[in-house]
Amino acid sequence: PPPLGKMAAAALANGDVRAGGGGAVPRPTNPMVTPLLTDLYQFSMAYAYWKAGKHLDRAVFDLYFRKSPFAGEFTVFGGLEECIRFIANFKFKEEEINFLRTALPTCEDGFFEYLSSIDCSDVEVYAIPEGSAVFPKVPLMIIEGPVAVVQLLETPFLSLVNYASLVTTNAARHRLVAGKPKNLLEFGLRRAQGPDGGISASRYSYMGGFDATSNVAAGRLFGIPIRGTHSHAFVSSFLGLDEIIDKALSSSDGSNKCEDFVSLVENWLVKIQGASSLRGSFGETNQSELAAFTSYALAFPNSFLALVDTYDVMRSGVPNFCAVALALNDMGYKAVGIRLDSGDLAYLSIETRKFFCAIEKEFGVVGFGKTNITASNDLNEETIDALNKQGHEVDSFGIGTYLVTCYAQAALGCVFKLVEINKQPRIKLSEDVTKVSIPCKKRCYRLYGKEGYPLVDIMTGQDEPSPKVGERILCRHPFIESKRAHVVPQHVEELLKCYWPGNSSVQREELPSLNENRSRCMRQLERMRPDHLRKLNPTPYKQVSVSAQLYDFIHFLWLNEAPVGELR
Ligand SMILES: Nc1ncnc2c1ncn2[C@@H]1O[C@H](COP(=O)(O)OP(=O)(O)OP(=O)(O)O)[C@@H](O)[C@H]1O
Ligand SMILES: O=P(O)(O)OC[C@H]1O[C@H](OP(=O)(O)OP(=O)(O)O)[C@H](O)[C@@H]1O
Ligand SMILES: O=C(O)c1cccnc1
Ligand SMILES: [Mg+2]
Repeated sequence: PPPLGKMAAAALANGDVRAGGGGAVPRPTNPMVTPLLTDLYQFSMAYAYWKAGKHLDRAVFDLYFRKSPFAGEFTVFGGLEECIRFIANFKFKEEEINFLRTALPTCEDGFFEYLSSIDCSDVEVYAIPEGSAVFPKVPLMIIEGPVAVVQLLETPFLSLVNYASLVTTNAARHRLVAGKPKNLLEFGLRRAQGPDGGISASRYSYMGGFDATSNVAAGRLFGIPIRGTHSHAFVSSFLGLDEIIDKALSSSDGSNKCEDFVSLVENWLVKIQGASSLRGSFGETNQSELAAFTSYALAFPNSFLALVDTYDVMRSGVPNFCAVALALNDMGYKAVGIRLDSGDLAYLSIETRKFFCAIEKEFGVVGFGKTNITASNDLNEETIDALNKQGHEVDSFGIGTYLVTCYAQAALGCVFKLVEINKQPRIKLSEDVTKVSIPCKKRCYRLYGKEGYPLVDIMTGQDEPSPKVGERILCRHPFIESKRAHVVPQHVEELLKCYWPGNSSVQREELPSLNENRSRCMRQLERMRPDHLRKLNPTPYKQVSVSAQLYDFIHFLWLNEAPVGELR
């Protein structure tokens, strides 16, 4: 058998696996992902295939989408690992078969015996690596196997790929607009479409380029860094400084102890109030907020970060934060920063930065001016873009609702279409030419140009020779006769790899780790021509091409299948 992936080996050590057809792969992350997680019509078709004696016919399906989301010109592919986990563990339980008997009462017993016997050991799955930049009409996955079995996979595969790819793409778009140096935190669990939406959002946002999540379960499941601040409730729960009982704080190196850290904070607040460069910018600050910050610093002296907008950012939150941060500094600790969660984030971040720089200068605390400013509150691509245009001083963005709900586009329309059965290519015709499926089991390549950018993706028949570096190849639009170009690739990348070989002798590709997928996503987007990635009116990546041979075949089949009209 092929070598186990790192992930599979780790899961084996946890005892969390079943043997699949060609190695061991962990179960799907979500236990709701079972063979019943499909549409009824898949079972209805499976029965009708079985009844017709066609269930073992060897079918090939393509999984692809027709248009990139968010009015963009790129998509990032996510969800592959979960598809492989699903088929590796695909087996009906007795209770599931019993339920199906009640759901399909007219089906013969033999069908349920057949269902009890199936797994995916004779299914083959070829896919583009997870985290890759992908484009319309190119199969993200090619699934080959007995038609009845592969039919049952349609809905779960689409369910595992559609949202995963959509939210990965959304995250990647937020990364592109925020810029590489910014820290992006996913805060969406409370607003996501239920627990599975939340977990998936955290996982795929990380893959798309976020740095961390507030979702603790996702941190445990996937090893994503977990980060967070505190909420307004913590600030408003304090009434005053006399609530703080244990006021002592040891210095960071343990060499001395301050018995009354509260007084140290109060002294600093007086000094800040008297500072010449800050004079007049604020008067009395809110003392219950000061109590909350002081308490939080006593709990987390090494990682103090305060939410400063509960009462008044510039007149209370920021000065109070600075008093606590300077007291911590006396004790050898470096405060992390503040979070802004309302108001004009551009203006407030700039004013806060000025305040921090004034403190650095006034009190000679080196580096204080660079204290972190985190912003949150209904952020999305547009607001971050607006902040960039206005100028701002935000270092980290906490993003929830718009990211995880994919507010700007509800779904990615991935589809699953039959392209070949028993080696016979099949086509699905449509009045709308963009919906005509591209027949045949295909191979797909990305051709790169002189400047290192990808130029075009091309599909060929399975048995055609692959495009070669330095050799001219004709790339044809699949449907428009006049659209064609010669390409001399400087680099050729075969897009689909075998992730589940079934009974074939092809070597199985290892499933990379989440971090590897994340790096792939970043690398691939860095390699794209920037005008394909820009937000406003991006240049479309060239529509996927087909080889001359595949072009001829598509049109032969099209004419063959389309009835000739008759005018009377
Ligand atoms: N400088 C800015 N430019 C553009 N959009 C901004 C800017 N600052 C903040 N925003 C966005 O404007 C919206 C402001 O939200 P909203 O009108 O609810 O006000 P708020 O500041 O949250 O007030 P509240 O105190 O009621 O919470 C948010 O989506 C926020 O991300
Ligand atoms: O704004 P999002 O992008 O969804 O990011 C997550 C939000 O969740 C928290 O708000 P909370 O649940 O306390 O509610 P509120 O800010 O709406 O009052 C946090 O303060 C953010 O504002
Ligand atoms: O840690 C935070 O600041 C946080 C977490 C979730 C949602 N909003 C904020
Ligand atoms: Mg909010």
